[in-house]
Amino acid sequence: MEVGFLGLGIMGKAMASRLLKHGFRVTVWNRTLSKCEELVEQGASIGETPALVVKKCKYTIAMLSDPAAALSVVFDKDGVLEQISEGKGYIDMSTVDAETSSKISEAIIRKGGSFLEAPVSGSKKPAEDGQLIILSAGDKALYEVILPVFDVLGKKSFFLGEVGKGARMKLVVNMIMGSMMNALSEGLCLADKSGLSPQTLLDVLDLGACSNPMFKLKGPAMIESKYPPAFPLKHQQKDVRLALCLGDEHAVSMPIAAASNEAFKKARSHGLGDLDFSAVYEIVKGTAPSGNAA
Ligand SMILES: NC(=O)C1=CN([C@@H]2O[C@H](COP(=O)(O)OP(=O)(O)OC[C@H]3O[C@@H](n4cnc5c(N)ncnc54)[C@H](OP(=O)(O)O)[C@@H]3O)[C@@H](O)[C@H]2O)C=CC1
Ligand SMILES: O=CC(=O)O
Repeated sequence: MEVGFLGLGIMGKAMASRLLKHGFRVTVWNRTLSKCEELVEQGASIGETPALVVKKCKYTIAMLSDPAAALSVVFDKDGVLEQISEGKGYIDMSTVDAETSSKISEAIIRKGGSFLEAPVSGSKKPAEDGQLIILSAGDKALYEVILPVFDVLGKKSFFLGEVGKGARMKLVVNMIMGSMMNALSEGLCLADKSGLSPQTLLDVLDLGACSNPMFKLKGPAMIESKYPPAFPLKHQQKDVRLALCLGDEHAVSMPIAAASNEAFKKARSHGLGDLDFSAVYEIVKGTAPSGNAA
């Protein structure tokens, strides 16, 4: 199967690379075209624009930073919409809100194409290892056709129904994740300030009901103030912000998520947006350097 891939950031690069390793023919595009080179070395072809990728491939996947990027790649000049047509499928795996996803879906369908939203849970390492959790919704027939691709990228694929349900599920999950990261940061800080070992706290947490892979993976690096970006903080803040908008729409009060959003926003204002989202710990500790927003 020939697949197009738009967006070679942390996630897109790992996912496109995995498809190549598993025998798919992949045509890639990235806004910063030089980032395609590494994939070309692995056997990918380059499409000069999103439109040219869609022209060449029956199925095109996108993995872009946010709603603005997802819309731009579809609607702008040389975008997906210029070449999408009957028989072609577009699968957007970016984390966006349901409204963005619906706009894209409606435009693709108007041109005769089919659309699936398929945001993922899981980060850089799960993307490299094909262990993502895929939260798809939209065209069921396209879901069934693209399953061999999802089987290479993920450990489990869900089909959740009409467009918007995948986007909303992803935002709810990431809202919870953001609150958990803030809770861990406060716990590590409180342990330290009150004369306890943060590492012993991690050991205790890992043995009890709060044990989870995120604390286990991120905790030790946080203690060392190391935040190599797997999930950039600016994207985590975008997700909490979009989840809070969803809460507004449905009149769901979410004071914990709102507080976590404030901490992530503050981290961005200190220039920590491109670090891993665990860098919010620097804000909780009060040790963040001053910097420019990312
Ligand atoms: N990293 C993670 O752990 C996870 C991320 N996600 C979600 O996946 C998506 C991608 O994340 P990730 O790979 O980490 O992000 P990165 O920031 O590493 O990559 C973002 C990608 O979007 C592109 N992009 C940004 N703005 C535009 C634009 N206006 N037009 C065209 N392309 C644009 C970038 O291009 P360029 O290279 O030119 O900047 C790059 O290819 C996000 O929605 C994120 O929330 C989901 C699960 C896990
Ligand atoms: O969206 C981020 C993730 O880890 O999932």
